[in-house]
Amino acid sequence: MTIRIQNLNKYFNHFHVLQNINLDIQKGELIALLGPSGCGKTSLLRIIAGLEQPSSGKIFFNDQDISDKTIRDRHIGYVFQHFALFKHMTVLDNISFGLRVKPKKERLSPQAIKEKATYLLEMVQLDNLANRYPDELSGGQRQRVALARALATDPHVLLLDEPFSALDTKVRRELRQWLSKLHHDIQLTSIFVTHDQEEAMEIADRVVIMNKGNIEQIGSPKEILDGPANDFVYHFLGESNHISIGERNFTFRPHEILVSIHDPKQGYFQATAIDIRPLGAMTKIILQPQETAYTIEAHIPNTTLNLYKLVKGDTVYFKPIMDFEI
Ligand SMILES: Nc1ncnc2c1ncn2[C@@H]1O[C@H](COP(=O)(O)OP(=O)(O)OP(=O)(O)O)[C@@H](O)[C@H]1O
Repeated sequence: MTIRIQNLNKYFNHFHVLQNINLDIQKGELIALLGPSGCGKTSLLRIIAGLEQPSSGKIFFNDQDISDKTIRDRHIGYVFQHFALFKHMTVLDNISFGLRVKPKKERLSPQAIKEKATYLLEMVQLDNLANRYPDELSGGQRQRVALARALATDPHVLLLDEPFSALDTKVRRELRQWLSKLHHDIQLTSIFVTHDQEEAMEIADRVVIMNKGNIEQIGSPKEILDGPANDFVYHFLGESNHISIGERNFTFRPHEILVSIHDPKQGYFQATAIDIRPLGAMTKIILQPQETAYTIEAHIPNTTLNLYKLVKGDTVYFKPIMDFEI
């Protein structure tokens, strides 16, 4: 299913929440809508689902204008942050629910429903938990059941609104990898809302960066990271240092820096290491350059520097290796 969003606007009273949104999504693509809180991601997703009406503009599924269709006629699978499973039903019954409540003429036989639900359970790797109740599952397992339930009715489009944001970091990371693989296998056109750039970059084929109801940039994770379209995108995508030394202005990410404890070479500036913190495979060093009032943050791979020798107050020499001019 391809999706086209054309000149879409949404007002809540006088508040212009979505401002002339245009977006083309290819068949089988996984798109992440990424942006700060309140930028309109969920509103856009709800309009695509048919849960909310746009103030103007059109939505096409496979070139067919579905703007006036109900959520039911759009064949959407929807997973929310807190997806409510039915507490009194087993995992298997939760997954098969959408199949069991179909109108009689569309409904599969009880045996076929059970087989399909079992197949979906295997797909989300929970076949050993078929007879558990939602209260007996971890948060991550519950979201996988929610996804299987959303897929049960063969949706044409899968919409996921921050599905992993209530889970802890480790589980989120596992589920991201799992979702990526699942998406690769089933190739269902999917839209994933998140405010977490790492999540978006890790799972999406293309990322749509939103800000205050506008699309700032659309591109693959690499295109966006290598070529942020503007100041907003650059700063949204992560921490950055800004310093002026003499006539020169530098803007660079914490990892875009070389740090040396030895004598300066050409292009290096002198600084004092005022804080040193381990960050796993990297070490974070806060530097106070000699020539500026502002500190800078450097993330240095542990393998590239004789860091064990470095202590607070030491003199070091640094050189930005990428400077980004806006
Ligand atoms: N039903 C509503 N009535 C009035 N204003 C609304 C309504 N729904 C959303 N808004 C406003 O529209 C803006 C966009 O909200 P939306 O939920 O789409 O943002 P978001 O990017 O998904 O944010 P978050 O990441 O915090 O969920 C916000 O300022 C919000 O307060």
